[in-house]
Amino acid sequence: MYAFYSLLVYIFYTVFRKEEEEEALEGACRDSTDEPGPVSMETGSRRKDGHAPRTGKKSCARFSESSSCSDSDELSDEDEAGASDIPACTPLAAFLSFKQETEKRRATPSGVHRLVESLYGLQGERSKLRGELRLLHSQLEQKERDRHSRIQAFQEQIDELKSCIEEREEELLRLRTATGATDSEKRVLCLAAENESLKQSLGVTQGLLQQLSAIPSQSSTVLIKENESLRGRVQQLEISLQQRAEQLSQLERKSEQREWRRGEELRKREDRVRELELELNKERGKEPVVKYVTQTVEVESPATVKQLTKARQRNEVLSERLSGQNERCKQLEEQIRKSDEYSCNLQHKIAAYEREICKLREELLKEIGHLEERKEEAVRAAASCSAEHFQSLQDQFFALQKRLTALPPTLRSMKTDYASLRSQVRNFSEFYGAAINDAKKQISVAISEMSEANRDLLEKYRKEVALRRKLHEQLVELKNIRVLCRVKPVLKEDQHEEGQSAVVTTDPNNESSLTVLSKGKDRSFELDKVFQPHATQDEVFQEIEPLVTSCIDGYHVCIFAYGQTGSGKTYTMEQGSVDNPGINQRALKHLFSEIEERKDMWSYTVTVSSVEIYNEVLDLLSKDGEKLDIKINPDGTGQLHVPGLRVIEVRSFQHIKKILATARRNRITFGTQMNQHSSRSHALLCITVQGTDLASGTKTTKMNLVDLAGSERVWKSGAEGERLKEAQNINRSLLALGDVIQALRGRHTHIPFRNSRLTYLLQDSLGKGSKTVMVVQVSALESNVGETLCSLKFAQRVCKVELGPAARKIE
Ligand SMILES: Nc1ncnc2c1ncn2[C@@H]1O[C@H](COP(=O)(O)OP(=O)(O)OP(=O)(O)O)[C@@H](O)[C@H]1O
Repeated sequence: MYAFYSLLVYIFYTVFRKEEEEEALEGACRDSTDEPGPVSMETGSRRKDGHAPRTGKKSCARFSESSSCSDSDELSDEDEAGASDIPACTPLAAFLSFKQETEKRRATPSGVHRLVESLYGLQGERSKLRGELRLLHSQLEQKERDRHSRIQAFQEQIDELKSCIEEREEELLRLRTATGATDSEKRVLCLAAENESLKQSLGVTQGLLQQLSAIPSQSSTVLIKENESLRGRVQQLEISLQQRAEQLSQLERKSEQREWRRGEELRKREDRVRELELELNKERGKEPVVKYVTQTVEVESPATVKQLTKARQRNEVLSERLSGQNERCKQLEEQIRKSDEYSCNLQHKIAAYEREICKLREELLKEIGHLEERKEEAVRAAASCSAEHFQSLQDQFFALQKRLTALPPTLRSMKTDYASLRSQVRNFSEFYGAAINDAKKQISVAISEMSEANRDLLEKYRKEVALRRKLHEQLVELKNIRVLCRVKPVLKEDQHEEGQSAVVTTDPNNESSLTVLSKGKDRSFELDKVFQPHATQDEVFQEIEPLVTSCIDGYHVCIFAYGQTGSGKTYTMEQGSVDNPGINQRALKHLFSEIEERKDMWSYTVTVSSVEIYNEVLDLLSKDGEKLDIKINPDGTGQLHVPGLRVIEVRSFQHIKKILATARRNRITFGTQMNQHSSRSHALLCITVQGTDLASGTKTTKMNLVDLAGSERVWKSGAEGERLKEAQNINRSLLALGDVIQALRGRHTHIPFRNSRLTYLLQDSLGKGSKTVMVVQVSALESNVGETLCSLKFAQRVCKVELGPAARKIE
């Protein structure tokens, strides 16, 4: 019977157990893929809903659930090993003890009934255990969730910490890259820069103070104001310095607080990590409850051995997962350790920065102290300087005050002076008017006196001029030959030759003398008139003009130019330029103007002939240069005449210009070494003026204007052949002229006029009763000094000739 009941129980248990195994296997498969907690719970609930009355099933489910619960607990290898050593703790031992208890009961008289009761008791216990297991399972799930959430939170905290550290690092990096320093360093640098600017402004202030001390003569008020402003500036600088120091201390406090907070956070995090570790350890220490459950389940049935193996397998899977979790925990711990190290490094860095900041702060404080000292020194120096300056200004001010006190009497006297001056100024216009009137009167008196005196002087001058003219005329009448000397200026074309320095000097204060430097000696010559080298044609003609007038008045006149070749004879007699003509043109112009003036009383006839004496006598006005001869006029007057000579009556000055141009064209000229256009002949312009007056009758006068040929020496002119013959003829005629002059000078009874055609033709002009002017042309050049001396000697001889008083030729 007992065996029968046991068999029934076994069958009953096996049938129900199969279902439990299937469900457990399904749960294990689900556990291997899904989360164990929720699946077990789901399985449990299904069982609850669908199979609650079947207690056998419930005990199996309890066992499986206890096994599944053990996967969340930390069941280790230690449990497996302990199962063989400690039989009480293994399912096999439980099964054996259960068997022993069954055999004991088998010996008792209650039999199957007790067994059934115990079975029901066991079922109750199982359900109880199952409830406990479910509870534990839910607790374990909850703890697992908590652990997960804590790990997540911890992970988040670590992430936060990391991100915070990264942020700090980034900020640090940014600050370093931006300014090369941390915030504090940046502030320190800013402060250093501000200190620099303060130093500079202090230096500027010192400079200003020095300038101030270097300027002693400014007004005291301005300096006081400047002093005040400087003091104010120094105070401002001090205040700003204090502000900077306060800012620095605030920053330091802030950085300290920040550091403290950071330390606090770190400490908290460490505490938190420690707490979490403790909790984890605690959770590990809760294994015995599960072991107990396992033992309890083992008692139920030997059939659970298989389940136990399966459960072990599952345990292995779970332990692997646990080891994975452990690995993960270790990794997390490693991460925590690293983050600890990192935070430790950061702390070190922060400490280093702190030390640096402290150092910089000390340096800054030192610098500020130095600046303070310097500032105080500067302020003291400025103050002492300004005090000295102020003292000196005060002294000046007192001195000025003294002077001001001394000023009023002077001011009073000045006021009185000013008042008197003012009254004088008021009366000044009256004084001024009266004075002007007086001055006007005096001036008018003086002017009238002056004009009176001027009139007298003018009268005297006129008388003097008249007397001079009279005397001159008397002299000319007595002497009747005047010698004028014209010095040719040194021209540009003469300057490029050697020996072209001027040796002839004239005296501007003495118009009748000139000096020639010859062989180192000065030789002076006295003549009637000496023209300066720069004398104009007009000036020369002014000396000739009276003679031309004399011609109209009834005197024979002869004007001839003498001198070496190229000395300016033709220039003086004939040509200058178109606007600057020579004596010939000017004389005729003057003649016609005089005739015009006298036309009311006199009627004049002017005839002109031109003769060239070139070996023979030639008519310059005939076309082919007719050869002529000089003869005595057969009218019995004894005057000379040239038969066949063309005589042209001229009515106007324009007419005579054409005649002169024709004569000039026909004159023979050749180039010599001395003159490019040397006149190789004596040219005579013979003007006959016949005036008729009813009262005094008719008067016929002659005016010979002679341009002699050059008096150069033959060797010097380089003449050969025909030119030599010319030169010889020229020299012969000039020699004859000299002889005539010599005879006249010596008052010889015989004057050799007929020795040459020249002297023969000039006989009328050079003879007694004529008026003659000789213009001696000389060169100033050193190369011509010999010729110049010869010409001047001749001129001086002529100067001593007296032709006797001139006589009018009135018929
Ligand atoms: N006073 C003067 N001012 C300027 N030039 C002068 C003067 N006198 C003479 N000459 C110049 O000197 C040169 C020679 O002068 P000019 O022909 O009159 O000499 P000359 O004595 O007549 O010579 P010759 O006997 O050979 O005919 C001319 O070119 C003339 O223009």
